[in-house]
Amino acid sequence: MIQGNDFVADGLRVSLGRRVLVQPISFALPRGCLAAVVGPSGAGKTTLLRALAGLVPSEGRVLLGGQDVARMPVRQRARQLAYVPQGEAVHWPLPVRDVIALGRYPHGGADPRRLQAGDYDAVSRALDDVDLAPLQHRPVTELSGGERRRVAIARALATAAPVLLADEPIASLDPYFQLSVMALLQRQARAGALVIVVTHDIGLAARFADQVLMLLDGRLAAMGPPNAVLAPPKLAEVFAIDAYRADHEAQPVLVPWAMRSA
Ligand SMILES: Nc1ncnc2c1ncn2[C@@H]1O[C@H](COP(=O)(O)OP(=O)(O)OP(=O)(O)O)[C@@H](O)[C@H]1O
Repeated sequence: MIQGNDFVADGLRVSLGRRVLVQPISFALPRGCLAAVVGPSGAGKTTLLRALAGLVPSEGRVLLGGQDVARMPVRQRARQLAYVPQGEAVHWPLPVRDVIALGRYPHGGADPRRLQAGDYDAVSRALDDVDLAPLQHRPVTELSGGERRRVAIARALATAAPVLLADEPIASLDPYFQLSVMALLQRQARAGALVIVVTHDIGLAARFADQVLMLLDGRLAAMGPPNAVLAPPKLAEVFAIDAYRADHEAQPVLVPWAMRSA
């Protein structure tokens, strides 16, 4: 049943010329949920996430709390939907803290050096959340790829939006920070946000996600709890792999194990 605070994709479709990148997709996700979008390369995950964020022209509707996101004023939309792009590069040597402060822009905090107390606190919290406080005055161009990834995540967190859309947020992170960021995103969800994460890591998706959306060739091949979606027949059909499945500390363990021959 669709609730008033749900995030709803209603017949969302993306095409470029005559090429359909995302077939009409419909789903509803509640706030308080961590959802993982998985699927092979080219399945349409980034395109779907960008369409949900209103960053690519699409047909159909995206509703948040019953409101059509496309009809929201831009600032309101930016306060409601925070977005972490894939492989984002910042080319200017801005201090880490100033880049994260850009997340407050939709709230009116235009100048990172003259933030209101609430904006300043949100930036400090986001810095702590991703363990970057010690690097806050370093130019972002002098950080490693994984550190920059955490800056991008912190910038989105600083917005404190009810919906957080993150495209491969853990892709360039070491194992410690992969776990740390997934746990952080799970905490954001438990605190009432809806978090939608695109990831190639089906193991961490199985462990942390409440819902999994599995894409194949631009369509929603499956959606549901990880145990149901990341099951052997679906993994074989969609990823052409066999996986090792077990439990550890009452949590699922899922490891891609062998390619299946065609
Ligand atoms: N600007 C574009 N012009 C033409 N085709 C595009 C464009 N952007 C994406 N595509 C195509 O759309 C399809 C979906 O791309 P998308 O980036 O959404 O896939 P993905 O599932 O996120 O892949 P990956 O896991 O490799 O990041 C791919 O076949 C891609 O080649």
